[in-house]
Amino acid sequence: MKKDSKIYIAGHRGMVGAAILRKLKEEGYTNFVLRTSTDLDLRNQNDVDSFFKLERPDYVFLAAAKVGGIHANNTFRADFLYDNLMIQNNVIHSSYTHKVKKLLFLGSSCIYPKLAPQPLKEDYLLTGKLEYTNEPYAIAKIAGIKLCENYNKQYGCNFISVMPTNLYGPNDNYDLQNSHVLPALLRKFHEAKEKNLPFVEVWGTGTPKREFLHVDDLADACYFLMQNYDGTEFLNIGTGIDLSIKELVALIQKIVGYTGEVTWNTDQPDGTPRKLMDVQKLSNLGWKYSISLEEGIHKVYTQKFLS
Ligand SMILES: NC(=O)C1=CN([C@@H]2O[C@H](COP(=O)(O)OP(=O)(O)OC[C@H]3O[C@@H](n4cnc5c(N)ncnc54)[C@H](OP(=O)(O)O)[C@@H]3O)[C@@H](O)[C@H]2O)C=CC1
Ligand SMILES: C[C@H]1O[C@H](OP(=O)(O)OP(=O)(O)OC[C@H]2O[C@@H](n3cnc4c(=O)[nH]c(N)nc43)[C@H](O)[C@@H]2O)[C@@H](O)[C@@H](O)C1=O
Repeated sequence: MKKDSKIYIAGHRGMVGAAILRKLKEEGYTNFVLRTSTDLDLRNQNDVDSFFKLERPDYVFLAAAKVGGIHANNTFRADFLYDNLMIQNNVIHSSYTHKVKKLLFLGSSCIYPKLAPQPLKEDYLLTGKLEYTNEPYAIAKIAGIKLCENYNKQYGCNFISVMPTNLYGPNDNYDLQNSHVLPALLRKFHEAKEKNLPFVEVWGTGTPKREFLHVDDLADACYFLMQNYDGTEFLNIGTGIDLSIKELVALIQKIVGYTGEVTWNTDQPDGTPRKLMDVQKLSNLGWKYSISLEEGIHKVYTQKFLS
């Protein structure tokens, strides 16, 4: 990407899109095309094509999607499948039609089979049954990978796909029903401390393990790959380190300084037992994360709740 290249960040107000925008501005890029979902509903094929015809971006970061935690995925199953298929199909097809030089598509670690060997290698895709709670979202993401892969094969496009692990950071979603676990726990423990509540309710059994990457590291990886990777294979992005939800609870409780009790609501699903990313391929290309989980949670907690 040249400094004057025209760059479209789909979903620039979201946690990932905003981090990518911050990173590109830090690197000196200035020529951005940005639209909110009110300006441009990416589910609408004609509107998307008219937008690409008008703006003709050189590069696209596809960070727009319907996103949520385990409860949201398991509740709005049709919306997670329909919205994400429509957004992906429209942006990827119009990027081909209007000759975008390169597109980066954001998938997710949920694409892998529920009980795949750990750590998850890219080759494990489509080798087993998916986790029920986020199957619609996972199928949409897998379709996005395959769309990029086959537009590259048939039409000679340069569309790369990346599979990030669970993310956290500025601009995250803190809604207690629809968010992911890390922001939900930060809010629950902070509010319990402020209100001196006797206990905090956490979902599931606490036994599942999760990996977490700060979104600024993800943005750095996306920039690195947009600049240096023209391969045909999709790539995992993560830290290669995971911990149990129980351990995450203890870490967040310590950082927040909450001394009350924790109760476990096992009516809520655990989801995938583990989804640790094998990040060897990305590491071989020369990229590694830099923000540790404890440091990252401290930063996010201070920014969100203490400033
Ligand atoms: N958060 C995580 O833990 C992970 C996220 N990812 C992936 O990263 C990407 C971004 O996720 P994240 O930043 O967390 O999500 P957010 O929910 O923070 O942001 C999603 C963005 O998508 C936009 N959007 C949603 N629907 C539409 C639509 N119909 N038309 C136009 N824009 C739309 C929203 O725009 P607006 O604000 O204008 O309404 C919003 O800015 C997604 O592809 C997600 O699958 C992958 C792994 C983990
Ligand atoms: C990024 C990833 O994110 C989702 O998958 P997930 O990682 O399972 O989602 P999650 O972060 O919501 O939960 C992780 C674990 O945490 C436990 N948990 C405890 N207490 C709370 C709690 O208060 N909120 C939430 N959300 N979870 C809680 C919860 O029971 C589960 O065991 C999908 O979108 C998937 O498609 C995807 O891509």
